[in-house]
Amino acid sequence: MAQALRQEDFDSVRVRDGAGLRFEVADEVARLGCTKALVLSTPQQCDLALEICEALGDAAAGVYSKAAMHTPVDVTEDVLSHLSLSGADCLVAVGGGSTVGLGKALAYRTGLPQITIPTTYAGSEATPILGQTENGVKTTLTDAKVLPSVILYDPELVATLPVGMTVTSGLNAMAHAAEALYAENRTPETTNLAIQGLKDLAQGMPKVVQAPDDLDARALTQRGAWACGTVLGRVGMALHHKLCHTLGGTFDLPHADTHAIILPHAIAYNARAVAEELAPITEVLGGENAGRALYDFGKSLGAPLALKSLGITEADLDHAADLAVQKPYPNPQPVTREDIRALLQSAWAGNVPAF
Ligand SMILES: NC(=O)c1ccc[n+]([C@@H]2O[C@H](COP(=O)([O-])OP(=O)(O)OC[C@H]3O[C@@H](n4cnc5c(N)ncnc54)[C@H](O)[C@@H]3O)[C@@H](O)[C@H]2O)c1
Ligand SMILES: O=C(O)CCC(=O)CC(=O)O
Repeated sequence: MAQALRQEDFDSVRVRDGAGLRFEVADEVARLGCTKALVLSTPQQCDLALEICEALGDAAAGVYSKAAMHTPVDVTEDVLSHLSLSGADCLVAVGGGSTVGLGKALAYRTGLPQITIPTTYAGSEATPILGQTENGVKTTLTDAKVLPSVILYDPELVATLPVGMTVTSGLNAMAHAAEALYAENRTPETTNLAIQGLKDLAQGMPKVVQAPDDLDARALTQRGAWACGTVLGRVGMALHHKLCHTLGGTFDLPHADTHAIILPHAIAYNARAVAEELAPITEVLGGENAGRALYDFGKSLGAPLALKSLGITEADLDHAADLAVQKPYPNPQPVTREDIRALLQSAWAGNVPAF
């Protein structure tokens, strides 16, 4: 049974930022009243996980480095079988949304507290949302139990993000803010936070693409990602996130690239119904309309523009459109299979948004 969210659940998360903060992880474990942390990472970030283990010293319970995109349930079950043997009484997730997702999946099942050290802009650390994939289908749940106890934003860790992922991950974050602007349950606070996140990323991303080691600009983009992640956790998402989940879960497409490609198209689709709500996007990025502004911003940073570049075939688009309209959800513009198929065609080809 999902635990209902209260304001104090969000307020209880300890959020810190600063260069080199990862080296204070042992103090954070002690502050939680814990003694042994299992460190989680992807295989690609195992060296970083070992560095965190070293920083933990006696408080390290080992490394599990098989986190994977879209949080496959079999990976979670594999860690669970190691967890009690490890003696861990808390978790440290160091990495992008995949690793943070694994930490959340374990916290959901065990109640162990988590410290997250994000290395991308996905924003999962700031949300009570857990997406998991089983038998090719991605489902999400929302539960206070999956919120981390501590988030450490260390800009040195995003400075290692390759430029391509910097761009797609930043656009993933902006997607949360864009959909928050028209969320049914938005409040003035969530709208302000979404606009702040958009501004920070619009200002910071061109800088970090030019100079990936600029730690001030990296810190700005991390602040933006936190704001965007926070609004993702507080209001409902619509067409854009639903489409990305379908494409990611069923066709195993890379999460951030999929967001980067779909975003201008989904926003243009909805702009027909909520142009006024989306006005902050053109105020921040310039341009005539929100969809085109996002398309041009992504293009200027070298973002991927075409779904076909991710390996999905034109024939897959029919199945994707079928899945995308299977379960109704609130969206400003009515969702029809015909329109969604047209949206996907345009995104597949890499065209400017059709709507
Ligand atoms: N539940 C939520 O609120 C939420 C929000 C956003 C994303 N997500 C989930 O997060 C996952 C995607 O996360 P992601 O886009 O951050 O990708 P990711 O975590 O899969 O990272 C992609 C790759 O980049 C590597 N990487 C990450 N940071 C790096 C760095 N600084 N330097 C070098 N390499 C680095 C990773 O090890 C991995 O190999 C998806 O499963 C998505 O569903 C969940
Ligand atoms: O996949 C999840 O864990 C949920 C992801 C989410 O809602 C945000 C996103 O798609 O970036």
